[in-house]
Amino acid sequence: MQSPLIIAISGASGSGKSLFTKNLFNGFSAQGRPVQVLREDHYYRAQDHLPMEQREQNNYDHPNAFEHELLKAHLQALREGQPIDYPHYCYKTHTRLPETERLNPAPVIILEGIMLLARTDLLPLYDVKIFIDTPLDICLMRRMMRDLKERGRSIESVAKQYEETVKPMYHQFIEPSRFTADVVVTQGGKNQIALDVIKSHIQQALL
Ligand SMILES: Nc1ncnc2c1ncn2[C@@H]1O[C@H](COP(=O)(O)OP(=O)(O)O)[C@@H](O)[C@H]1O
Ligand SMILES: Nc1ccn([C@@H]2O[C@H](COP(=O)(O)O)[C@@H](O)[C@H]2O)c(=O)n1
Repeated sequence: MQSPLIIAISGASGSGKSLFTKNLFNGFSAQGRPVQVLREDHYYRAQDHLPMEQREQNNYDHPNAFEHELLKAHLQALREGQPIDYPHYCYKTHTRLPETERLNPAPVIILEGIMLLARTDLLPLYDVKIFIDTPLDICLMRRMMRDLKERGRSIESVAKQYEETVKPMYHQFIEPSRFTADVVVTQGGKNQIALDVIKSHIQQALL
């Protein structure tokens, strides 16, 4: 099997990475092309050994919060045509779920996550690097709505976490990583022209 094309999509929390990934994925699935999506969030470290109060205080916006060694090993395995046991993560309990999911290699792998372009040792593994560049006030508004609805948070906890870690870590790690991107996408997950350009690049690369 030919080595898969690996596309990394990064940007701030709430910038539209997941929606952009979903729209890119749907475009390929509609054509019957097998695409595998991996989310960096699934590689947050397991914290079963810590009490809940401690988990709630942790900094989830620092690169060390992720088990990037495992992500790297998984990317290498997929490149070599081997399946992986993909971890699953729960934002409500701040730890991994007990079960993993067997994922098979595919010709296109889309990776999405906040620190993907900030870890310089991962950069050589990507064929295409994309940064979703959305103003931080819009990211915060979207994150607030999503975290209240889907991640079991309160307005106070989202605001506190944003001020203490999300925003400062964005400026320290994520914002500078924008300059490693091949493509910078404005207007979030619904930028149809950016989606079309990237899709056509991938189609060319797969010929
Ligand atoms: N261009 C856009 N216009 C309107 N809503 C958007 C746009 N991009 C993303 N969203 C919405 O904003 C929220 C956060 O987007 P998401 O893709 O989950 O962000 P991320 O994965 O970067 O944290 C989601 O509810 C998503 O549907
Ligand atoms: N237990 C956790 C783990 C992560 N987070 C936050 O998730 C954000 C990254 O995910 P996105 O889908 O928003 O890109 C990150 O900013 C962490 O703060 C969390 O709150 N709790």
